[in-house]
Amino acid sequence: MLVAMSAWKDRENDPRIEGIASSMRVISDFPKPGFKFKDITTLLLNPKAFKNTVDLFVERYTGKGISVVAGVEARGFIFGPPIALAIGAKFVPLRKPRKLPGTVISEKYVLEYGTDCLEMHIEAVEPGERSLVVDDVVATGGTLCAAIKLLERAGAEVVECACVIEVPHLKGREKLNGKPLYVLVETD
Ligand SMILES: O=P(O)(O)OC[C@H]1O[C@H](OP(=O)(O)OP(=O)(O)O)[C@H](O)[C@@H]1O
Ligand SMILES: Nc1ncnc2[nH]cnc12
Repeated sequence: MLVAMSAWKDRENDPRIEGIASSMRVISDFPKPGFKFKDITTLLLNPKAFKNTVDLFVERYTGKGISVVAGVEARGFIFGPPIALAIGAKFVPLRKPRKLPGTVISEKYVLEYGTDCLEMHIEAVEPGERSLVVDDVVATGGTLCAAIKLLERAGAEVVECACVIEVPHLKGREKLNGKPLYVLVETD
């Protein structure tokens, strides 16, 4: 069954948020029974809503001295690169294991439906660079926590994490050790 998603809060009181929220959907019992999967692919079918999503992040991060946008595989690869290009930052892919050919550092993590691991090319960032982590959804926060650890191990400063959707009842925000998290839409 498909259920329309709605924005619970409109932090910025921006009319674009409602269009973004209503262009996404929730799919019950995917990928396993009992889960409510937040599907951003329908947002990508709506060029206006997709552009508004990228624009909201670009407006927030332009002029903040951010030189690294790190995107989490796979869906952080959709939102991260257009944000990086627009703010004049490099894009660093944080990939699942054994996908990157160079020297990597790795972080294992636990998520809603299992365990996984993220890897980053160690030479992709310079110590002291200001970075932003981008993904589509924050659920338990395990993925973002691993991403932050990778960047900090490489000496970068993580300024903020940015996601399109937060699932507040899973309390992912609490896993980030106080690191700021900016989201456009909250939904259970
Ligand atoms: O906050 P968490 O509980 O860590 O969950 C959030 C992560 O889960 C999803 O990715 P997934 O691991 O399903 O990988 P995929 O994008 O490759 O399908 C989502 O895109 C986030 O990266
Ligand atoms: N409920 C959910 N929907 C989409 N992506 C997710 N990643 C972790 N939990 C998720």
